[in-house]
Amino acid sequence: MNKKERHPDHSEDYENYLRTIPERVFSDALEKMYFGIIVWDTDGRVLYANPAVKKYYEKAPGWLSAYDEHIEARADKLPFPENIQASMVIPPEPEMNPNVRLRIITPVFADRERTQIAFVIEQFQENLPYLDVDGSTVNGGFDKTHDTQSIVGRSLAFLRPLIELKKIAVSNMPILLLGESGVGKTHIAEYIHNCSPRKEQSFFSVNCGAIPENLLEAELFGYVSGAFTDASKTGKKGIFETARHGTVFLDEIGDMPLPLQVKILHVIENKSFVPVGGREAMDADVRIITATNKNLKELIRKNQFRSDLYWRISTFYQTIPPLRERKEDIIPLAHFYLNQLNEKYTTDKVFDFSTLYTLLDYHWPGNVRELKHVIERMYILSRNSIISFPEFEMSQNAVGDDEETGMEYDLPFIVDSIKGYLVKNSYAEHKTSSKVAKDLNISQSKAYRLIQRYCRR
Ligand SMILES: Nc1ncnc2c1ncn2[C@@H]1O[C@H](COP(=O)(O)OP(=O)(O)OP(=O)(O)O)[C@@H](O)[C@H]1O
Repeated sequence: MNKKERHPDHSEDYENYLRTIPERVFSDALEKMYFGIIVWDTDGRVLYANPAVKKYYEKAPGWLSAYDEHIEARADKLPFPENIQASMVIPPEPEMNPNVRLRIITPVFADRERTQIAFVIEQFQENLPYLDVDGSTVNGGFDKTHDTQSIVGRSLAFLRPLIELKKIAVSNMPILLLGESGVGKTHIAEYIHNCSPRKEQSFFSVNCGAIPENLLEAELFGYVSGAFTDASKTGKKGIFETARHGTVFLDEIGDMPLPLQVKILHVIENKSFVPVGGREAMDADVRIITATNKNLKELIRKNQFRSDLYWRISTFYQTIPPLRERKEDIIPLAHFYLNQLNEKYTTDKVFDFSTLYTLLDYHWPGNVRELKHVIERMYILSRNSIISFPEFEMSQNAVGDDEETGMEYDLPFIVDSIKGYLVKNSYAEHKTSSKVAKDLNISQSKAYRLIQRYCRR
């Protein structure tokens, strides 16, 4: 923005605040924005169009030339400047991509009296595909609550598979979810269950890789009285029995031991199973959803996964893309988690701009799980209501190697990092242990110890 001019609608304070934001933030925000924006001058000429605009023009072979023609053809049709005094919503023109729902024209005035228009902004409102599926008009993204569950996403790369999954949710067909750890496979499996006719029944999630083989078998299929030493006298119901009419989600199916793979195949093919130590088959009226971050075809080649089971579970499969391939979801997810924390602790913390840029630039190897944990850590680490870049850096230090795996973070380590951060900052500012003690509201001896520990190593 121009640093000298004062916008007629802005207070001085707000103007000063805007000056603190680097100009690059504005231009990059427009350039990287998912939705298209065109800025016109008052003669109907284009001053600026962001790259997203190109997807709105159907006829565009090379979008710029088609776009130029388009502008020429309609420049005099636009009622600049007299008739635009307020924002106008107008329907898209026939040559536009059918995904365009509305065009919103907003004048920006050069004077307080609103007699002189400086320029006009045209925004495109898209018909996002999920709107077709839901028949509803959720504005700008997917944020649906199913009781306790919210699915947040805005990118087409995320919404497309979700829409397909929602369509298939009504059937009983097995579904295989593929994707890296932390992309949201379990979350989506629950979403499928919540969209299915089984939603009033239970949803069970089992991590096939985390439980030893014999325990997993008993957990899934149950056992009859006296099935093995230490078995309960009354036997035990397994998940396939308890989840009757519901959904069973088998996470990390690639880690399922081969003998159990046979039993799962039997459940899918015959809708029945035999508990451990039992003779009689029991009905298995469950919907099975599976997930893995492994390459199952590779496992088949290595004889670690049965191909007949693979074909059964993968009749319908969807890959959930990693977060780095759907950057449009990063900011909505970050705000979603920050809002949750603000509500929980009745605070109103916000991100500053540089933090949002850092979040967008980061490659998120641990995907949404990592993002969620980073936001939690940044929230804890921020000392005032603005969450800024140092908190991101610290949250990264606090997690260490876990970032690579997207594993849960280590709470004592984070507490220690927070202490270290506070002490280092305070000592850098105040230089003496007595002042640090006052600043952090601790005794001087404690301040001295902490300075020795965190600042002198
Ligand atoms: N679209 C989303 N909206 C809101 N929260 C999400 C979304 N996707 C994932 N999450 C959250 O991110 C975390 C990780 O997701 P989830 O456990 O479903 O990943 P996963 O792919 O099953 O991981 P793994 O392969 O390690 O089991 C969870 O806390 C989940 O609630």
